[in-house]
Amino acid sequence: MSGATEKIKRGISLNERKRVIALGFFDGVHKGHGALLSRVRDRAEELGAAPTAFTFDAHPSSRITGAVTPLINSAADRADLMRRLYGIQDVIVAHFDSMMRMDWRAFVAEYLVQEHGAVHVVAGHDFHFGYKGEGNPQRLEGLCRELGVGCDIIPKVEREGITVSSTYIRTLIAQGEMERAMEFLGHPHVLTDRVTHGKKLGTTLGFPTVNLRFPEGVLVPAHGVYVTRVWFGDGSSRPAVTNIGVRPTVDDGNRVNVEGYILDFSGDLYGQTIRMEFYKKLRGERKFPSLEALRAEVMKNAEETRKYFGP
Ligand SMILES: Cc1cc2nc3c(=O)[nH]c(=O)nc-3n(C[C@H](O)[C@H](O)[C@H](O)COP(=O)(O)O)c2cc1C
Ligand SMILES: Nc1ncnc2c1ncn2[C@@H]1O[C@H](COP(=O)(O)OP(=O)(O)O)[C@@H](O)[C@H]1O
Repeated sequence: MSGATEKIKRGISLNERKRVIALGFFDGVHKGHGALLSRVRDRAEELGAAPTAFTFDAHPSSRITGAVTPLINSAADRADLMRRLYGIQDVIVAHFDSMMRMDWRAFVAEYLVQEHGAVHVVAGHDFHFGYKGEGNPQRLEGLCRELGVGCDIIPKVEREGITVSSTYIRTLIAQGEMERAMEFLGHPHVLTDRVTHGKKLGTTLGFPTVNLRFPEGVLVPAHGVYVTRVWFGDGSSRPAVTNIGVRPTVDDGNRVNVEGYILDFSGDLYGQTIRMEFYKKLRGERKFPSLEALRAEVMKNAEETRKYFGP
């Protein structure tokens, strides 16, 4: 077995289960990914296998071109979306640099089939893999046939004549166009994080806020105020109105804060992990002449948020 394969083996848990494996990076877990992941779930049910996704620890384009691509989601949010929305049980996270050095045939026959028990694989129409990207959908289908492994290649998904893609959705999120992003994602944009301590001004001002952070490498949406919903560990949720930005009224720094005022809620959330969903941008971030003016505007935004979700 190649050195690269050995290295990858150590990073993941191996077991004897039969698997149907989706191949891709899946940033955003958008509707195009959904077509592929739904097929995995259906095939897994037919074959009595575990629905699984294979992904990399680093984004392929950032490794190939050297340009850093800010991602839609953290790896943990990606895995969580795949599980919640499409029933993917296990996510295999492989080391991208090692994968780049592996022969495409070895990737399929040794890595996916022998090591991970693949009985069926599902890939997108443009999936390239292995050394120099020599593996492609046509070669994958041919080799799977030889090995007696099932293979589906999923055509691209379009909406309004636009290909659903992570690249397009990144531009929408960067511009704060959350409603349109939701149409292409098939779900609201999410951020999961642990609640940390802030400056404690919120409670004094009459609107306590949970403080979250976009992890390094994850795209920061356009600064401004958003209609959001916060999900707690027990599966319950509440509307919240959230600012993303540098808070020019109270702060001169350039650290980006994510602060949500949860409607009709009181309680201590410090240290808890919550998931925030972004629905709509209400306004840009502004420097207010006084804290009272800021407070009045936040209360107005809270009412707009309440209306958005209806009675
Ligand atoms: C819905 C909402 C909108 C906000 N809008 C602005 C804004 O436009 N400009 C600004 O400087 N700060 C804004 N803030 C940030 C507040 O200044 C900040 O939440 C408050 O000072 C509390 O800070 P703390 O959590 O560190 O105690 C907003 C906060 C919320 C919750
Ligand atoms: N309605 C609410 N929305 C957000 N956080 C709340 C709410 N009620 C209570 N909290 C708690 O209050 C904390 C925020 O208080 P705040 O005075 O803004 O302090 P901080 O500056 O540390 O965020 C939150 O982390 C949470 O534990």
